[in-house]
Amino acid sequence: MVSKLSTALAFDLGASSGRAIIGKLDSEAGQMTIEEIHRFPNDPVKVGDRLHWDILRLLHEIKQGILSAKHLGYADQIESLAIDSWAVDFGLLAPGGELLGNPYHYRDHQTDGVMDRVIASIGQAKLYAKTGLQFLQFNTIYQLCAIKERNPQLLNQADVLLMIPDLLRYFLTGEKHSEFTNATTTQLINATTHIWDAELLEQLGLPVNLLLPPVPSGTRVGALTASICAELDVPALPVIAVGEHDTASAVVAVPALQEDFAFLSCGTWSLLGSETLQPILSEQALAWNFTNEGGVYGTNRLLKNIMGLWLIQECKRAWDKDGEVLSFAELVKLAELAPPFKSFIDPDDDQFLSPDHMPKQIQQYCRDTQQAVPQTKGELIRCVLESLALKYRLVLERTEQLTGKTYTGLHIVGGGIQNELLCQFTSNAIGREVWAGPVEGSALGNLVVQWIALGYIPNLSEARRLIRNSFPVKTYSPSEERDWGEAYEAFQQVVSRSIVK
Ligand SMILES: Nc1ncnc2c1ncn2[C@@H]1O[C@H](COP(=O)(O)OP(=O)(O)OP(=O)(O)O)[C@@H](O)[C@H]1O
Ligand SMILES: C[C@H](O)[C@H](O)[C@@H](O)C(=O)CO
Repeated sequence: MVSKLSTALAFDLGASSGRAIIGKLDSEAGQMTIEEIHRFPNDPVKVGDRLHWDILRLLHEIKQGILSAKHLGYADQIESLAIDSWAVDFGLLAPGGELLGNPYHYRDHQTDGVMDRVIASIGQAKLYAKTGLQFLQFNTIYQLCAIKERNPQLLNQADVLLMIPDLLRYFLTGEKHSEFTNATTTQLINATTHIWDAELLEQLGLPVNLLLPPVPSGTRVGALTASICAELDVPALPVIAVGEHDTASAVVAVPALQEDFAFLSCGTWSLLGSETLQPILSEQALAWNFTNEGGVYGTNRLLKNIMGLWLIQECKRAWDKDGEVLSFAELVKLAELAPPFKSFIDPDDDQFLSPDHMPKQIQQYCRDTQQAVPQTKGELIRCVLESLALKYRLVLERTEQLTGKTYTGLHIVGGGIQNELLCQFTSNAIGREVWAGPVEGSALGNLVVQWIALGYIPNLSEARRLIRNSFPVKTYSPSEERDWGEAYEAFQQVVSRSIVK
């Protein structure tokens, strides 16, 4: 590595919260540090029946992050900034460049039933062979088809589609670019050619001209506009398109020293899989509904979206509404005290995607599958955590079957590692070590790709080594306390009684 110091700014927008993080690199020492300078909630807004992201609030918070960096004295040190966010959602711009409406939230019900109609018209095997994407009802492809059915004039008025980080970056720089990793989550990028699948778009009657050719992660894509610089009184900071899908950035930050590893990016979603050199488009991958998302620097992410800590977030939201506000840590404590293995859910059952009241939905699931119905908060959270850990085992074993590799343990990154009970349950369920850390996976991945683009770090494996040297990783080993093998069998039986995913 070249001997140099560098400072960069990362904006990482998760589905539940966003943060601005300053990263400082000492490439001679092979060390980096981070400082969180701004954090904000990312609350969706319901308008009538529709659920939207508050995109202008997110832009406002990004500006607050830049201001905060300035107030802390970083404005003249920052060499670049970059944004990553959740996937699949987008904004549409009019020919003059103005945003047409508020971007829809992927949990909006406009896509209910649309995926089945698209599959019926194109064919599931053909769609998978082309795109390699997991069938999820909220993928961009189904959102666009839903808009075409419901509100075609919106599409007719649109000139350009920008995914959420592309859109926010456009607001900052005035430049329109589509970043590759996030583009792949649309289910409209061809997994082999890596460009928009024009045939698929035509067959669906979707306008090909809305989509910009994807640029690779690590491309420099402009600088803050004169108007933003004047508004915030900051220099024209350069902006880089990193792995703008937060999962792409999270996987960059997996501190694995060996080439083959299994990862779990654990936040609102749980994304479990492995990095591969090529997409895996086999019949089995389709049958198990695995996804192949584009990664940075030619990598492929073979993984499965698992419903994740959304289940806990939504239990908490329901209880908060009733005025019984408990922190995540307090809820985990209650789960720890609850009896084990009473009932299981398939976290990925459709009924958990967007229910009105998560605790009641979990109870209903247990009732419908003839299991004991969890009553207390502790019992409900325990049921979710055990079920997630068991689902991780199922998906890890399937990942191994698809890649033909064996993984000695599982790397976990993201906010979910603060849930130590879940990390321990996961180690118990998979019967292997869990290596937990770093917690700010996506922001770190974002920062190191900026430094690769700026020439400070030579490549992805050096970036991972740097992260490994700079942040703690906690090891969990399987405990012998309970029989997780028996629990896994019971879990699989329950899952097979509901809609198997
Ligand atoms: N102190 C804590 N104890 C237990 N769990 C915690 C704690 N703090 C956070 N969590 C868990 O971490 C989750 C948030 O993780 P994170 O901040 O990575 O999510 P996100 O970035 O919004 O999501 P995503 O990147 O998947 O869109 C919360 O839903 C919560 O379950
Ligand atoms: C819809 C989800 O945001 C997406 O599939 C997931 O990969 C993600 O972005 C998790 O943060």
